[in-house]
Amino acid sequence: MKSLPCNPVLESAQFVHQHSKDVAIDEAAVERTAHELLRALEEKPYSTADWKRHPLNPNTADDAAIDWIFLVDTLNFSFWSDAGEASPDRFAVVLDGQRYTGYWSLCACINRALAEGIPVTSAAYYAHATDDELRRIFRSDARESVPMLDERLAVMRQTGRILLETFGGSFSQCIRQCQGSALRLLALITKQFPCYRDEGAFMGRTVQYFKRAQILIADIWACFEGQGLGEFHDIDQITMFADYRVPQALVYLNILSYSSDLWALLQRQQPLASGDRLEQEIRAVSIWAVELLRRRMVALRGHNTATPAINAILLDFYLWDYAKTHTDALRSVPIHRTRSIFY
Ligand SMILES: Nc1nc2c(c(CN[C@H]3C=C[C@H](O)[C@@H]3O)cn2[C@@H]2O[C@H](COP(=O)(O)O)[C@@H](O)[C@H]2O)c(=O)[nH]1
Repeated sequence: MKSLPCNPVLESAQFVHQHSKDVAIDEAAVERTAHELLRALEEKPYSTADWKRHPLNPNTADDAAIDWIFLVDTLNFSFWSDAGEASPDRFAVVLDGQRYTGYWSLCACINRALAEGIPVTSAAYYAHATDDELRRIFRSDARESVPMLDERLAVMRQTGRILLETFGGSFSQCIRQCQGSALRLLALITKQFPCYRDEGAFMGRTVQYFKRAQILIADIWACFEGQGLGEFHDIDQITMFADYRVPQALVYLNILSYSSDLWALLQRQQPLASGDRLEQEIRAVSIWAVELLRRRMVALRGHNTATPAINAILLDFYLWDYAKTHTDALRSVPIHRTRSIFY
């Protein structure tokens, strides 16, 4: 089956990068990081097999895992805390004696509900559960509540009902309709599920980011290790996922540079509205920077099978995990603070 021509997210990223005023890419740092990452990947290969090693991720590749991934990526947004990254008050979930914050606190909420016998990953449940039932799933083990709780309930209901009414209640059916094409699945997700339609208006053009739609595809591909329902012949067309964590790592690695005005704004923790030009430049130029890094690493790797195959997904997962395991080092780089259901 012919795949779609190209990923609209990559075209959008290139367009915004061409007109970006406050965010730039340092080509020398891209070159340096390409070499460094290739060496790191030769020493410690990073592949889809790493996905199931995260303790909170499913460790099976079946329909239950698909349902889990679909619900988590429907809710995979806005975990940064008003109280501050290091605040003891920030939203947290304790599960099996471990305290989770950020993205992992979401996974802990879902796994805690499942452990309590609540079928939370079933669309038949979350499309019709009461406010009290859903609020209890996100209860906090700290002073702060989960950010954007009302929006989370709304997207669960909206998405659950669409899945029930149009796709028989399972995201596996959406995957099966796309003949193994990631770009067809990306188009289906962003057409059928409004909360995944992550777009912006930039210089009179509609630009696509599609962060949660792309990471949904990536998580399924990684969980299934590219087999069965996770097999996509065009998976390498998926781009980096424009969140608020990977840009922080890219700035730390000097690949991204911010204007002094933007740097000052972020350092005083000034919020950026969703759709603000600065927010879009950070997100889009991050996507383009990872694309340049990917192209360079693919070229340098050549046909050397000693390093695993490179694509934007694995680079993104690697950079995100790097940011999460180097929080002290990255503390000098401020994240941008945008409340959004898109990332
Ligand atoms: N670009 C990118 N963004 C990602 C992820 C993930 C989770 N993926 C992991 C799970 C399996 C894979 O192997 C990955 O290790 C979450 N996020 C975003 O980060 C933000 C949360 O940050 P913090 O508040 O610090 O936890 C929020 O916008 C969330 O949407 C990723 O991988 N890439």
